[in-house]
Amino acid sequence: MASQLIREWTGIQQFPPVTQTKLIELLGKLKQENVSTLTILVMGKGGVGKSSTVNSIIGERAVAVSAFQSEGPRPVMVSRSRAGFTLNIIDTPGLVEGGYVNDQALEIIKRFLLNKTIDVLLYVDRLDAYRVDNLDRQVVKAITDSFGKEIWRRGVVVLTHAQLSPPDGLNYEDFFSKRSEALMKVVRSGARLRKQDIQDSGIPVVLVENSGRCHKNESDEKILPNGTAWIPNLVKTITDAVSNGSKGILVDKKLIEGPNPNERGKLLIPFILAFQYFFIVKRIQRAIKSDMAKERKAPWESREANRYEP
Ligand SMILES: Nc1nc2c(ncn2[C@@H]2O[C@H](COP(=O)(O)OP(=O)(O)OP(=O)(O)O)[C@@H](O)[C@H]2O)c(=O)[nH]1
Repeated sequence: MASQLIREWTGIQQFPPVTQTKLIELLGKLKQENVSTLTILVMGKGGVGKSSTVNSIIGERAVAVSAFQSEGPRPVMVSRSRAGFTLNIIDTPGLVEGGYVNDQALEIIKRFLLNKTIDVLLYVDRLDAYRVDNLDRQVVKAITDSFGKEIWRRGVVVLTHAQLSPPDGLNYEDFFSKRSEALMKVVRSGARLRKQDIQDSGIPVVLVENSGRCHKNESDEKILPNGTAWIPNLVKTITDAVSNGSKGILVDKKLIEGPNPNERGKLLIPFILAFQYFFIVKRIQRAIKSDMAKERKAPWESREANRYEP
């Protein structure tokens, strides 16, 4: 694999000063926790705004954005450094091809990630989509099968196209909570997450508006309809995920070539069955036999037996 070029993060200067200060503060906090590299993996279906979100975070057009689904199924890592801190963002091709999960794209992504540690997964979808279906579930399942369900402890759901007017006069907050609830249901079922698998607060869902027409506040920061400056909000959610006590996911050879990380336990099943047979079933059988041998026959049993004796 070609070595990655780490450039100075000059794009940060494109942000208004208020945003810059917030970002430097957030990354400074990570440095205090001895985190000096952050590797963010961006995944999702095609055309949902993955590349645009990468560019928005970096503050420059680092990866190509297209209104049509991109052809090249190759991931791209954008690396930027600033004051001893390195930010790596890995943009990946859409995971759906012709209505199915593109296993080949997933394989390429996994190999690209070899020996890298995923600190945070951004699972991107659009806010302005009105339903979730089995394909969404399959995409989540494919990610989980590739990296293990632990990846969702470092997961953030990102909803792009946040500057929308909800249909049918629906209130924006209601629309957002309905959409995120529906998506979270799919994530929980696709990733087979139990309550204890994720933090008490669940997987965070954040809104993003990549469009150049995004509204701004008086400090020139891009804001959501509720007034939140979304870039610092997204970066804060990412840094919180890093500090939540869970571990990043090291993509090693075992993870790539080994069995599905969620099904590793299944390898133990034959051993467990053998253990049960030799140490439990056999013992019980022996105990029953010796009980039967020791057992004195009741008098009526002997009489019955005698009666039928030839
Ligand atoms: N209005 C609006 N348009 C967006 C937003 N994010 C992305 N787009 C547009 O959506 C289209 C697809 O965006 P991309 O960033 O290329 O999406 P992608 O998920 O990387 O697409 P693939 O690389 O094909 O998987 C482009 O025309 C973007 O300009 C957003 O938040 N708001």
